[in-house]
Amino acid sequence: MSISVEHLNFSYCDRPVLEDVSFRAVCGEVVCIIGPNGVGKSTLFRCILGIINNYSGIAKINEIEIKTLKPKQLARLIAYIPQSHTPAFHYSVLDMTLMGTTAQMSAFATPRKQEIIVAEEALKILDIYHLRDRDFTKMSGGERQLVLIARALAQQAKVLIMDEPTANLDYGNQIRVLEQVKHLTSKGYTIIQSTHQPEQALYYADYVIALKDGRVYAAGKPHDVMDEELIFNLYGVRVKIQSLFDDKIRMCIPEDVLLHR
Ligand SMILES: Nc1ncnc2c1ncn2[C@@H]1O[C@H](COP(=O)(O)OP(=O)(O)OP(=O)(O)O)[C@@H](O)[C@H]1O
Repeated sequence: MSISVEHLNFSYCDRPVLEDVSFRAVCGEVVCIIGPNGVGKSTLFRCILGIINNYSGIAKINEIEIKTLKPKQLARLIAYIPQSHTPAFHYSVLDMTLMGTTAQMSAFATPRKQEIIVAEEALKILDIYHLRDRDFTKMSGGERQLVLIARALAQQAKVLIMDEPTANLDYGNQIRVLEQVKHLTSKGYTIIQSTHQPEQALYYADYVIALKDGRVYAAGKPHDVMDEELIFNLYGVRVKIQSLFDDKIRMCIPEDVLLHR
């Protein structure tokens, strides 16, 4: 599955937020959207998810214009994973995951054996099947985030949109969630995610789109576009980018931190 956005412009009332945004995400890729707070990352996701429709330009999934698809058709193609949250009700992990299967069900139908198999399979893929009967509200942030990803997998859509999937997670859970996300690309998923951590883009992205002032400021492979100048121009912070392990990995270290050493 591919997502392509062509010359997309969007304003909230008269205030332009996204201007002439174009990019393409293809099967098997993690595409990271980076950029400062308020630059329009979530707004771009809302356009791709069909929540916002009054933009100009084109957003397509597999060459079909997203605006032309009904919500249920779109839900079979694209799943959204929000930042981890705690729902008001005490759903079990399996019940939360089953909610993803409704995209494939007819109206008023209740989950049957087939849906339960799909939900359980999603939990197995993410290695959290053992949590199946646990109360979702009583889990750690990292476990909850994996359940939200399982819910998206149960939706059986091959494009996953993730808004800061590791926000509020501790270091261990960030790595576990991102490793699982990366692993999904080998299963044919297309993943578009936002992040506030340049390292996450350097470690995990196949392609990076840097937004600044509502426009695509830079785009390309992380090692090609994520340099010290880019980080300064996006975030106003001077950094040193360090190459490690024969340049397989690059790290981003703020200069101010080095000054204190
Ligand atoms: N419903 C809305 N009505 C009016 N303005 C909005 C609305 N939602 C967001 N905005 C504004 O649009 C701009 C882009 O917001 P958006 O949430 O897309 O940014 P973001 O890059 O996701 O930010 P963050 O990194 O802080 O999550 C911001 O200036 C925000 O205040």
